[in-house]
Amino acid sequence: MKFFKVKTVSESLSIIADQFRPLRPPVQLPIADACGMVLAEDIVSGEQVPHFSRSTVDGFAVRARDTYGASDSLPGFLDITGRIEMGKAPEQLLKEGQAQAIPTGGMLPEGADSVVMIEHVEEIDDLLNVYRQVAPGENVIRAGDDVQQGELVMTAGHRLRPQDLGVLSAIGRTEVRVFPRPIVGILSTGDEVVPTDKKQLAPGEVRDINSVTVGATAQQYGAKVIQGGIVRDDYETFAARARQLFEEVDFLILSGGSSVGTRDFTVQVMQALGEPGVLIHGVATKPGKPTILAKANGKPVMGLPGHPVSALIMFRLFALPLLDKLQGLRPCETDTRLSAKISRNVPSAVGRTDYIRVKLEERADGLWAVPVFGKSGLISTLVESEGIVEIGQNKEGIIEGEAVKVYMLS
Ligand SMILES: Nc1nc2c(c(=O)[nH]1)N[C@H]1C(S)=C(S)[C@@H](COP(=O)(O)OP(=O)(O)OC[C@H]3O[C@@H](n4cnc5c(N)ncnc54)[C@H](O)[C@@H]3O)O[C@H]1N2
Ligand code: MOO
Repeated sequence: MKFFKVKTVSESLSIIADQFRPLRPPVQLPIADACGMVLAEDIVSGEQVPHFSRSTVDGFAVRARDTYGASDSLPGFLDITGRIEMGKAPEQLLKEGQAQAIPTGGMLPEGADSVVMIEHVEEIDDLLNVYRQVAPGENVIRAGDDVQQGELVMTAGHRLRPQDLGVLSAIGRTEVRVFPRPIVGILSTGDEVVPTDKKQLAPGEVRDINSVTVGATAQQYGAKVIQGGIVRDDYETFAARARQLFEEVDFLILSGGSSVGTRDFTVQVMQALGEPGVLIHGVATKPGKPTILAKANGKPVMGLPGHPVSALIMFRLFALPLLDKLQGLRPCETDTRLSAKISRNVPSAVGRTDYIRVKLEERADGLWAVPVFGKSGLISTLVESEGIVEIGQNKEGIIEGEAVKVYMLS
């Protein structure tokens, strides 16, 4: 088999950005089921939140100017004319020289513009001694302070977080239109790869790591996962199982058999799934060079290298942006990098992007990224690591103390 012509990371990422989009139409879901999903509509509030001005403390609703100059030695005197109840509109408006008792969250009476805290007053029958002056708006949330009527609160392409659901609830939105979760299918290949539950391994066998790591990551990033199991290195069986799973999913992942060995059928299987076929066969990275990406009838198909560290790093690098595209997510929402300094020199080759596993150390002078070295077949090196540092293809390496960005491994 002829050796592949590799693409750079940025070429590969632009292919992903250009070639793929959401495959299925948006669905309407109750907000409680929408956390982690991507909005397919802009959200404009039909109401103001809160819809009434309310107190943020227990105290007395007043007109701020009636308290001016009040102090411990020279208290102001106001008439207590009412007591506001929680969840009810005040019965009377507030006039000059008056105060009304108000609980935290209570509705401000018309005429009042601020609240004096209970700690700063003394009640003597219907007379209130005020020992502290307040400014207009003090201890008050005004109607519409949180959300204005007609305000654009979120736009399509945003992944819903718990706080976003909070705003939707506050404005009375019970349902939202979101992109359906993409369905990712995973098929592992290799005569030596056996299921996790095999107790006694025969010589040469390894338990399947990639289906588990890739499946869990896909789920973390909003996908539903169908595990296709393990297929042997036999073209007919592999092609048939891949075709079957491909029909059920939006995105097919094939693990292993992506390199150039004579029994590595992945690229042929991918090519046979549909047009236009293989877009990327090999990327200029270390690890992960034998990564393949195809497009078949609009759906992505990715061939990951068998070595578990390479498979997971390549999945994160290319399949996560792809999953984002399939969910309609805006690109800027995926960046979760931390700044740190590298703890030692790390050499690299020009023309290739290197991905270095690192753990983080908080030192007196800031955050340091400490490289975790080891072959890409050693999954435990990723357990030890907190993130990945990229060494760009134009660099010969990074020097101790150099500022780096760390892509966090969640
Ligand atoms: N002559 C060359 N040989 C290799 C090259 C090369 O450029 N020239 N590239 C190497 C690199 S880099 C990688 S990465 C691997 C990728 O090979 P494949 O994608 O074909 O993967 P396999 O050969 O099937 O497996 C590699 C390794 O990983 C183990 N493996 C496979 N699947 C799993 C799994 N699901 N869970 C756990 N471990 C798995 C497998 O047993 C092998 O040990 O090719 C190099 N060779
Ligand atoms: O590039 Mo391979 O993916 O080192 O193990």
